[in-house]
Amino acid sequence: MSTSSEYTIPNLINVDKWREIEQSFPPLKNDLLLRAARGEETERAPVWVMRQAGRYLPEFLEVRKSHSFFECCQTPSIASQLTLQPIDRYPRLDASIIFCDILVVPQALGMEVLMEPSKGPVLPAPIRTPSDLSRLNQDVDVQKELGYLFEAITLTRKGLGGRVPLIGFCGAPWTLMAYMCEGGGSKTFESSKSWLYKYPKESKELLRKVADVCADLLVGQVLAGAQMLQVFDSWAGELTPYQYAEFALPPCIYISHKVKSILKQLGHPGVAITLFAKGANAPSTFKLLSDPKVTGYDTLGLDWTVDPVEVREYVGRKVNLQGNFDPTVLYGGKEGIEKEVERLSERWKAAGGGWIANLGHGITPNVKPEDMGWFLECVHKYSKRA
Ligand SMILES: Cc1c2[nH]c(c1CCC(=O)O)Cc1[nH]c(c(CCC(=O)O)c1C)Cc1[nH]c(c(CCC(=O)O)c1C)Cc1[nH]c(c(CCC(=O)O)c1C)C2
Repeated sequence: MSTSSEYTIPNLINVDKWREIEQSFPPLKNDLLLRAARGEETERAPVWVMRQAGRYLPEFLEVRKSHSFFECCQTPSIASQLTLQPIDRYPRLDASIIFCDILVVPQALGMEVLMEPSKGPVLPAPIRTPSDLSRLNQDVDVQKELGYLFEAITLTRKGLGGRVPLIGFCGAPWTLMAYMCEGGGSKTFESSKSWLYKYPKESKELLRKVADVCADLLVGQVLAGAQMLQVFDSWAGELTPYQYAEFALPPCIYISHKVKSILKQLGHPGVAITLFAKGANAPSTFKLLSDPKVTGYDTLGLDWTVDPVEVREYVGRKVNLQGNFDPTVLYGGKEGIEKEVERLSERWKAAGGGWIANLGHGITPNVKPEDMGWFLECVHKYSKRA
């Protein structure tokens, strides 16, 4: 395992200033999330929802009418406004997540990324063979390329007024590599997966290169005020368990260790990190993810296809879990939502250990805002521990 001396501290304007920045923030009033992420069986589960700022909210769509997606990400006042929208609307949310996107990392590496209304992300010049790697920026200065995100975080901490903690995030290297090689979303992952078979060595080099930018980006987010972190490996489930262990997990472990080690070097107390490896549900994979000391991940996000009691058996008690309501439960109507929240909360309580309630994937655009509110209310009610 790497030691702190191997990591270069990124060039960030807040490296020496983080204590001052931190002291300027109002005190945190709701620390349920942070306690659950430390392994506490909290009085009820903290709840937040992936993509809680987004297309199901009319106030989000209103802002999007006059600003492009990346303009929203890159303008700190807008990113902060969008992050606060769900917090203002739903007092029952226990966390906020900064408004941005995982694809800002390929942008920082020099790739063009467009967000097309009906298609999602499009990267017009994907990396098809190792010779294309020379097109990527060699030394990425995250402060220069992504400083807007750090600014948005500091602004948002002030806007939150201590109501709930703020989560920072990045995409995992494999998921980012998939977008970079495919040029957008994919059903078959033809290009990115063929890299793993044809060019295993170059794939690992690319994954490490992406991981370095991700780690620097996460350090910058923490120094700017993020109180917890999440790494999104949305396409982990496309890999065989072997490929997950060989290609996807090592750069994720590199990220968490690099982040924790740099923060320690800077005298920062550190933050908990969650890994959401969607679909990486083989029992052997859960075993690999079971010890935070080894992986650097304190919490694992689960998708909705697994049962928390079973996962707890595979991972043991050292790691906290987050999840894992089926996102389509939000189309289930009031009664359907309540029944499912009651049922799954019982499974979670039976599983034991730290539980952060969430959906097993992002909230979808057609959800009615009032159904999201009802879902949160039900989690508050049924996740209470006796
Ligand atoms: C609101 C939003 C986001 N990204 C996209 C949108 C909708 C686009 C729009 O308004 O036009 C496009 C946007 N961005 C992406 C996609 C493709 C994947 C998809 O369709 O969900 C789209 C349409 C890529 C992306 N982006 C993200 C992931 C990982 C999580 C996941 O698996 O959904 C991925 C894969 C992360 C992400 N993306 C976003 C956040 C911050 C806000 C929050 O969570 O409340 C986060 C954490 C924000």
